[in-house]
Amino acid sequence: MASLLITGGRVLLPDMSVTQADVLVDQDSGSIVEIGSDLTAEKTLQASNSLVTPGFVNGHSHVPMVLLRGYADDKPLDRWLEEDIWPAESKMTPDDVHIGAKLGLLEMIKSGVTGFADMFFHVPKIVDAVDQAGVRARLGHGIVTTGKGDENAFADVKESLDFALEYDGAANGRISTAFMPHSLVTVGSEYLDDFVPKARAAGIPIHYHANETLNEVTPIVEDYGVRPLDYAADHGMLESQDFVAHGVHVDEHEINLLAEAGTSVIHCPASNMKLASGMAPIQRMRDAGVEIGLGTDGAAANNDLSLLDEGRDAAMLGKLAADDAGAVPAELVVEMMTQGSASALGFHSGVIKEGEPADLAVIDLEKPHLTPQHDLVSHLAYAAVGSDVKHTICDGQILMRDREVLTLGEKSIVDQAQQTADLLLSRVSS
Ligand SMILES: N[C@@H](CCSC[C@H]1O[C@@H](n2cnc3c(=O)[nH]cnc32)[C@H](O)[C@@H]1O)C(=O)O
Ligand SMILES: [Zn+2]
Repeated sequence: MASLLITGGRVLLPDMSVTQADVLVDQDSGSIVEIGSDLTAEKTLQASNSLVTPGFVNGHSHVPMVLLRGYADDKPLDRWLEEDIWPAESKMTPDDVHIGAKLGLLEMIKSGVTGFADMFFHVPKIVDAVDQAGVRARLGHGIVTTGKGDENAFADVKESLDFALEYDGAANGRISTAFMPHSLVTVGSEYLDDFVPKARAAGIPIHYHANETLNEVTPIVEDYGVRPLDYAADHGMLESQDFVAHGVHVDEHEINLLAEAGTSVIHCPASNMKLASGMAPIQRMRDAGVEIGLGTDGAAANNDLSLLDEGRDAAMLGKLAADDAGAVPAELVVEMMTQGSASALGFHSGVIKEGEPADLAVIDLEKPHLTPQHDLVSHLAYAAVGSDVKHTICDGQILMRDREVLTLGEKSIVDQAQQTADLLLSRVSS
């Protein structure tokens, strides 16, 4: 057995307690073998003065959008997409998506993210980047049919199903897939009726934006006389393996629907604040038994891909939304960024436990802003930032050691990404 010992640190356990222990990893199977003391292994990774946590899981993103970071800010969702983002994305080539994905993966690995879900296009290029980077991912091709002729629309929907069927299990099983209609208002119901049963029959989960803004809720209520999540359920899109992004404007009835169906919600607080989409009722959904994960959404609406940052935003916004300082407490924040997102995406990671995948982040606690150390769960929720992550491990492999990413060349990717983004924007403006 090729073995790795993460030694000298404090370890965050599934019940949110912290204990001084070493973590023994089997690098062949990629799983945690033992949490304890007096353990030995072929290789060691130093974690003294550090906290070993489950790797963070970014439950909803459009990673190649890092190329548009800072390109269009300060607009609401519909105008932002239609006036700026979609025209720019229409000029993105497969090679642009490839370099954008690598840049986003670098950023995520450097902030302790070991798994993510992504909705984009030219997705085989994202598969390639994930394969090289070494993280875990649930990927899909995002479908938009509105504004397209039937032939193009049909091809877009088919591409999403074909991708999901072909790439599930890629990268030695680190990649899984989903069927991804963009939202309930940007994909025609006839396409859902045609393809959702096919995805279902193949056991493929479904992921889409739901109830993100009021502009997405009102047309469904007006046209069909039901709430959006009733409409989703009527089209077979509300099952336990499915996960929706946002869930901002959900009423009590929809919260109960989510809880009964076991469909998870990925909360994206930074995007919801930046696009002024609204405040998701996270504590109320949680109290009703809805599984909640955390996501960054695309970097152009955030503007970073760090889950530690997102966790703090979730706590702050959750309290404001509930008008209760006790809402969305630190433990819930940490649970959402680890177990919550992992379980929404169908990953077994998210907890440090014998037999579970060794997807881990090691956080350097020797920092002025992490001193004193009364409560490390509080620090994870409120004080730690992405650059505090010292080592990142996924599937038993070290992806970053002492802040050096081992699987991707940082300098050349950053240089290429800058050039690629400059060329992309020159094509957009010409
Ligand atoms: N195949 C589709 C592309 C859909 S990918 C998913 C899309 O979600 C978009 N997106 C990013 N952030 C958000 C958000 O917050 N809400 C809704 N859509 C978003 C993103 O720009 C990307 O175009 C087409 O032909 O247009
Ligand atoms: Zn999104």
